[in-house]
Amino acid sequence: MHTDAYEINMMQTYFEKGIQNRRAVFEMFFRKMPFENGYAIFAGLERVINYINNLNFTDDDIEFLRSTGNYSDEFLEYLRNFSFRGNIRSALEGELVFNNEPIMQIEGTVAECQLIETALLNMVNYQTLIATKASRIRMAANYDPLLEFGSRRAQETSAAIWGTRAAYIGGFDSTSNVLAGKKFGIPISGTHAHSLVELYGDDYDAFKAYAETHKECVFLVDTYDTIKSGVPSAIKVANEMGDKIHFAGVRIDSGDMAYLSKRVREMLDNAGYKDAKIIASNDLDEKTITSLKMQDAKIDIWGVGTQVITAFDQPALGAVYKMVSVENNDGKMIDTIKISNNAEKVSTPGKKQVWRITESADGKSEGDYIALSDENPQAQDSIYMFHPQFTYINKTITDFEAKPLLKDIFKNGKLVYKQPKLSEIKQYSASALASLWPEYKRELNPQDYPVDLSQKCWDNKMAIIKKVHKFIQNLDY
Ligand SMILES: Nc1ncnc2c1ncn2[C@@H]1O[C@H](COP(=O)(O)OP(=O)(O)OP(=O)(O)O)[C@@H](O)[C@H]1O
Ligand SMILES: O=P(O)(O)OC[C@H]1O[C@H](OP(=O)(O)OP(=O)(O)O)[C@H](O)[C@@H]1O
Ligand SMILES: O=C(O)c1cccnc1
Repeated sequence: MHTDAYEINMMQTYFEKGIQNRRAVFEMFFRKMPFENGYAIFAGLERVINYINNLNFTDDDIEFLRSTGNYSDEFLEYLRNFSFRGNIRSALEGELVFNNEPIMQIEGTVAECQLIETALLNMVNYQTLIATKASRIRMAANYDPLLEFGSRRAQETSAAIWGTRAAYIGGFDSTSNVLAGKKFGIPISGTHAHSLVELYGDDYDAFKAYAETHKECVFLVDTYDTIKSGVPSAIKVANEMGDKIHFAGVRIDSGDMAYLSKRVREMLDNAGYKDAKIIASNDLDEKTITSLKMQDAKIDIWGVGTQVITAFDQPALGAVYKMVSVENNDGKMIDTIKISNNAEKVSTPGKKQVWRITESADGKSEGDYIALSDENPQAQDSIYMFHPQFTYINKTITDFEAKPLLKDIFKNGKLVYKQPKLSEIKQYSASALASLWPEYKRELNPQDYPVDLSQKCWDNKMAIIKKVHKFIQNLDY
């Protein structure tokens, strides 16, 4: 039921016209890189798997649909017996993906492909966006620990839970969300809020109470005055408690964090707490972190909430789901296209595979090569790669490896893919990024990563565009 009504409306048309079981192939892709980043990190597959495994209509659902008055009894009976029996191929979570390439492919009856569009886009669009934002923040933070603090600012519960998982894949080290920790095994971490200090009315009393009730202590030092009251109180409590606590550090949540962190570092060092860390939080993102690093701020650990969990500077990834092939009246698969006056919006027909081409010598990425599914670049001695619009930009690669991006997830409705552990997904993502040239990874104005079509795929697209133009010219309305 987590679908748009128009999907069910179309299913009813297919059902009543007796074509609901025609085979179809749909592919998901996005047209623009999020945040103008040079790459995106794919996420959302786990939730898609859960969704497909549990996809059915309950008696309640059927009654609700009946109550709308829009659907026939026969069609509702068909829905009552519905389950997904198709194939899904997908990029794996943590994988690098780029604009204008299929990141998921659904093959099945036209009715089942249609039904799942909304949910799949919903899950992949959000989680891929957050994983990518997290990766940008990870780049800025370099190797410093990154704590995810976003739950209170997320767009409701699911976004907090699945967003933190995506942020973890993209490079965060822990979450403040306890449920996400329990559900996914993400390490949880937490300090304390200003309310603790406000309750006691005094930094020293609050820190002392916290220290008497916790072994691991990070004190939030900016409630009244970081330099005059917060840090001296933290040091006093640490001195008094000695080995009874581990004085892990302090958190600063307001003010000029370059200036404050330098002063606080001096104070901690002079008091003999060279290992105590400085944690910063307060609306941080990749830009403020980069700026603070340029100012030589003495910040060891970054707490980031709002900006990562809401993907603040870009609220949506525009992935779309397009039909690329469908069975005709004679049982033959026919490639389909969506043409638009806007050149960027013309889809690429045919069932395809994306091949990640790397140079054998150094394992670095050369680009992605989209080929029709009956092509096998692995069996070729060389690959001719050309820009799909500016075809004079081209290169021939001979010493290469070609790895398929879309992997089998469901076959005939059965899950055939075993999800790795979340920690392995995260690790995989980091190693995938290591094989990407730095030109594609810089925060500002990265190079466009090549996403090219095979000659056969390109010729197929051009032939179908011509055919559609001819069809339109011959219309006599
Ligand atoms: N030295 C700095 N260079 C760049 N950005 C900074 C620096 N210090 C703080 N910031 C960032 O500037 C923004 C505003 O900081 P400021 O402390 O004025 O926030 P605020 O929200 O007004 O404070 P409060 O949280 O007390 O209401 C925050 O995003 C913060 O992370
Ligand atoms: O700024 P973000 O990146 O979103 O990180 C989360 C914020 O949430 C908390 O502030 P909040 O004002 O909600 O509570 P607190 O200051 O009382 O802890 C925390 O102190 C951070 O500033
Ligand atoms: O643990 C923290 O310091 C924390 C958690 C959530 C939001 N802000 C801060």
